[in-house]
Amino acid sequence: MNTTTLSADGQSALVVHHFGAHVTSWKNAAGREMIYTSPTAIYDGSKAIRGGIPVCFPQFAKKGPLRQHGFARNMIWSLDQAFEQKSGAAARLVLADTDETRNSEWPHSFQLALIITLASDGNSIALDMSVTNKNTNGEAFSFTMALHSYFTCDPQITTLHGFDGLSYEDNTETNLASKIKSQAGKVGFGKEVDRVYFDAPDRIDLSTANLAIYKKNMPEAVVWNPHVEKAAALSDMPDDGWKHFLCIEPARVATPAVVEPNNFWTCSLELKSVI
Ligand SMILES: O=P(O)(O)OC[C@H]1O[C@H](O)[C@H](O)[C@@H](O)[C@@H]1O
Repeated sequence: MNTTTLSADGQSALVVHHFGAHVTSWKNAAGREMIYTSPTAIYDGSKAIRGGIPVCFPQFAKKGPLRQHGFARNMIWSLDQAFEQKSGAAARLVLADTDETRNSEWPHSFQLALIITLASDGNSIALDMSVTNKNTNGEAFSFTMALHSYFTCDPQITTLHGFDGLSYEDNTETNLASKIKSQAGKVGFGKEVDRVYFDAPDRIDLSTANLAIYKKNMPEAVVWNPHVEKAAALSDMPDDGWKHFLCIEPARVATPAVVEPNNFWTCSLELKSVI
């Protein structure tokens, strides 16, 4: 699989696979791996890479007729540019509609662009995404999405603050009528957690990963850890893989984004390594 590697100060480096425009590694200046990618991830294009930062588009999860998390993470993007700028080293990857997507349940003409930047000090990265409607038939389109980030940390000692009072959809709840809940206090990970938090804060601190997460134009934060049973059921993750990451996924889920022809929509995710 083609990859692009960006490097900056110290031991920092970022690796992005063109398949999915999928970031699979970011080492900060001290050489610490900030992103979790499964050691048994599959890289032959037959499925999305397990871990890293999958781009879920144009559908989050099963919230629509497409395959889980849409098609963008299963397609080969083109490297449009790799460049150095004042703020750091960057790569711009793009994806356009193909016969396959035009024949899907989301038949639109589009261009996705993802600019991935590794800051010159190596201690932060940014993902700036834009979605352009290229339809020539005058049709607007709508989509849901997520930047499904897996962060290296131990969920067993992690709690998330700043979520108290938020309402969320609990996807581990089998009783549909009780899916929407309200967060009381901090979020802990003593069991499987699979939640869509609505109107989540635009800065989320993940202290056990020494990380600050900043999101823009993605109102939701999906928080996921499969815990023992679900991890064992994932063929591309070791049984104890769940002990090594937490997904905090900035997302636009509750209200799909709507883009008129020749217009575009943007969002961004910035990750800062903090001591
Ligand atoms: O296995 P995947 O298709 O990559 O999905 C992994 C996970 O993604 C999100 O976090 C969803 O909320 C989970 O329900 C899902 O299990």
